[in-house]
Amino acid sequence: MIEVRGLTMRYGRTVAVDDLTFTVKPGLVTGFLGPNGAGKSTTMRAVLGLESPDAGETLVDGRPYASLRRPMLTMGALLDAGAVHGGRTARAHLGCLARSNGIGPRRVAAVLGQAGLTEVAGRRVGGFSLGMKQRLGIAAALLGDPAVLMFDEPLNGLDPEGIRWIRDLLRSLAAEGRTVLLSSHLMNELALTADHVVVIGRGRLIADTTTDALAGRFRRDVLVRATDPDRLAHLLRTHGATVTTEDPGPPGRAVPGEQGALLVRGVDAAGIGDLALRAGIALRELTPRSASLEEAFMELTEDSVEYGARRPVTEDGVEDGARRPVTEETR
Ligand SMILES: Nc1ncnc2c1ncn2[C@@H]1O[C@H](COP(=O)(O)OP(=O)(O)OP(=O)(O)O)[C@@H](O)[C@H]1O
Repeated sequence: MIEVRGLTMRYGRTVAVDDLTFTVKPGLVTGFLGPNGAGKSTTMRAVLGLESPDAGETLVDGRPYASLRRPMLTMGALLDAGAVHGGRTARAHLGCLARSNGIGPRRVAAVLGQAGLTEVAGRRVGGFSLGMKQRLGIAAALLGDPAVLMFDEPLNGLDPEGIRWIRDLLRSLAAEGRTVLLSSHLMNELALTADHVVVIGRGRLIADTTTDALAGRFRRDVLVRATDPDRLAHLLRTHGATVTTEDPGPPGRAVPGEQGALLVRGVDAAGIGDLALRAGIALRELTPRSASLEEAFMELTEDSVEYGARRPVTEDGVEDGARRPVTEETR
């Protein structure tokens, strides 16, 4: 488990992390999301004890990381895959890390295999591609067989095969009951991997909820095809719905006999079905439509993009129109 409690981190006048609280639970892959400059890396560095908080604390399995005697056995982390000694071979790099934490050479061979690096283990790291360096960084994180894993942007710059490999690995690590946190600034990258998401913007918590709930919260409308769309539209409007008609597309492409679909807001799919049944109107399609996760993320963070349009910050430091974070309780 990783706990971040009331964490505040400042660099001069910049508040990089602002009273941030969340818990990363075991058995799940948790995505840590936010636009560029949101404070993700700063939070992760604080968890690793690389920076001291101005306020609050971070705990790994109930203890500050810096107080762990053999930290790699409790938590493995990858912050910057490029930060390795290019002159060393992959095996020597991992061997060095292992010795410093009292881990034997057999484990080095095991993680090289797990990361698909056995064949290149004797090559110098300086000649590795970004994907190979990411694999090496992940192998290093796995060395101590830790129950907690944390990766900063592990999918960055990887090809589709590399992304699939990391996804499968993270999911299997979570399925073994480990705590897995990975950051990204791209929602779509996480949509297929993360069970849970913690979203931050300008150092503040915006959402802490399941990936499915986040998408559900941004459900847009219900698409309805019916035998008598005009009558159904009228009926729905009298029950408070907003109904528009889907653009049927260019005339030549229209399906013969097919009527334009209705896009309904304000009455859910079950309500539409009940109303249609009572009116004797047959439904051909009834599809609740969500925003894509990327759209949901953009909408959530639109006020907090560091280099985008900013809302004014009031004297007491509270953003005008600040939103309440989305949590499982506030859904
Ligand atoms: N060492 C530093 N000195 C000064 N400011 C910093 C430092 N590190 C981070 N910041 C600032 O703190 C804020 C948060 O940065 P951070 O790197 O944690 O964001 P991030 O969410 O990881 O962004 P990205 O997705 O771009 O990596 C930014 O405004 C950044 O400019």
